[in-house]
Amino acid sequence: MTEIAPVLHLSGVTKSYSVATDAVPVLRGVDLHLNPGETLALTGESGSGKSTLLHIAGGLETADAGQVRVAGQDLVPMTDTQRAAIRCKDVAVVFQQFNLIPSLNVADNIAFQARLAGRLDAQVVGHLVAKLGLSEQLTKYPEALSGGQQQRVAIARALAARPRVLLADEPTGNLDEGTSSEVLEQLLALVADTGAGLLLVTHSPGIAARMDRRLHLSRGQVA
Ligand SMILES: Nc1ncnc2c1ncn2[C@@H]1O[C@H](COP(=O)(O)OP(=O)(O)OP(=O)(O)O)[C@@H](O)[C@H]1O
Repeated sequence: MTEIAPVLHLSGVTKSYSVATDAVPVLRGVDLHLNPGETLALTGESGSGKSTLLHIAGGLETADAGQVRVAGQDLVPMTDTQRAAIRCKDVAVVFQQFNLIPSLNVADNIAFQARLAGRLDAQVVGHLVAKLGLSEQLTKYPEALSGGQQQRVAIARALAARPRVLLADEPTGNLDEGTSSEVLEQLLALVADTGAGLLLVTHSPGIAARMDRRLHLSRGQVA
């Protein structure tokens, strides 16, 4: 049997923040892997380091030690420029606060990362727009959208770039319960279509239960 290569593989990842003169450890040797097409929930108490771990996995922050392999490439020894290229091409992030670009309309927001990655494909975008029910919104600007619509645009933007790894930091945390479950189901269906691996940070046991696997971060380690 051939072994599946994980799209994301962290091993022995450590990270401390300097506070005044002290180094405060947040991650103390984190190991995790995520296979293509797999969905993984990351839970943990507030301040346990979930966002830090997600940012390290996405190359937005650097680990102090260990390996962070995205699609087989270790981000840790890379220069900022090399890491930025991986971030653009292989990883996409969906944040709780949507983070759309206010000066771009919906169509241009959706195309943004795919364009940067040199991978804009009208058919892929058309599929995402249809599945997320965004066809009436394409010429609107983010300020004219509801929270649920903004998060659907952020999901379309992330997946239009056809990333190997999708990282989501409480992606439905700013939405009401009904909208949250609709957006979550749309996200999961689209992730299944693309074969990307999804690492999703959540405080919600119900959302964690919808993922294939769950990891809990506590005292700097996952189990
Ligand atoms: N840039 C920074 N400088 C100093 N300390 C930081 C920095 N970023 C995070 N921390 C600290 O690291 C710890 C982990 O933060 P992180 O945001 O990763 O936790 P979290 O589990 O995502 O929390 P929450 O569930 O509340 O969002 C916290 O104690 C936080 O104060």
